[in-house]
Amino acid sequence: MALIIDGKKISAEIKDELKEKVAQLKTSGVEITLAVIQVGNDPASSVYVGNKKKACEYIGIKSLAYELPESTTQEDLLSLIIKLNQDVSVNGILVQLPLPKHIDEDLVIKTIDPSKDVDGFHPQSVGALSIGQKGFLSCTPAGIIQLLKRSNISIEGKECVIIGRSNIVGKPMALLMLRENATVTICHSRTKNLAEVCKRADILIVAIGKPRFVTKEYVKDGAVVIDVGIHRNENNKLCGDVDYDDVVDKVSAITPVPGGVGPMTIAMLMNNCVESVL
Ligand SMILES: Nc1nc(=O)c2c([nH]1)NC[C@@H]1CN(c3ccc(C(=O)N[C@@H](CCC(=O)O)C(=O)O)cc3)C=[N+]21
Repeated sequence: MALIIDGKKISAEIKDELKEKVAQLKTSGVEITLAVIQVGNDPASSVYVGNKKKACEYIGIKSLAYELPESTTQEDLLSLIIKLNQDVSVNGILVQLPLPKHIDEDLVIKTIDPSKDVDGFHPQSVGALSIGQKGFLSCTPAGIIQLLKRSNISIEGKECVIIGRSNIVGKPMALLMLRENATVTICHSRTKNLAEVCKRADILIVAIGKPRFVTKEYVKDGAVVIDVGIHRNENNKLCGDVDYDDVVDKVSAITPVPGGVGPMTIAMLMNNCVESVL
């Protein structure tokens, strides 16, 4: 029987730990404020941003919501970020991605003060991670490490295969697994014999962005499978990048969608907000 890794439960534990820390900080006069900027009203983004606000409320972090119209100019967005950078009462700044096409995402991310980069997307944060220095960690990969550790799944010496090389998941995930002493392989759209490579994995992390792409042909017996994907079908039902029903009997542990990686991303964002004042 496979272990179904309960991201909802583990994220709730982390949020409770953080809630306690935030209460302690409050008694010594420290308050935490997160600014969340959403441009446009993509429904999926609105759900995620809503979940972030709820988590802030639960933990005792003040959240400032900036809901800007789709037509917002790059200049106006950058001015807002600069204003929030200078505002000493703001500890963290999050710009929900993706942004409308007329806005340069890299420039927006680069403009956020690295000391307020609670998403861990700034080149300075990514650079620090790659050379083992202190900095904010990208939330989804950091959440996956927590899922594994809190499920007593050891990482050291394991064969870890990651499908996807994005700046916000695949690449930082590889760096974090390397830091935990795994042997790491990153696969992508030009990888040859993808299924064969994935079958080597003790820990398979899937962030490919295609619904139910990974089937049992990609999975070694007893592997741990982490599903980063999130897709909505016509009936608004959620599924991941992994064909869960197809692989579940073959794995030793697996994350469901929903209730796996998604809630952990938010818990780690909250963790970064707390770290921003420490
Ligand atoms: N600047 C920025 N930072 C992000 O961290 C960021 C982003 N942009 N853009 C989009 C992705 C995606 N992401 C998720 C957050 C929560 C859930 C989540 O709560 N998922 C729930 C279900 C939510 C639902 O009902 O749709 C679950 O999997 O159980 C999912 C995905 C954060 N991202």
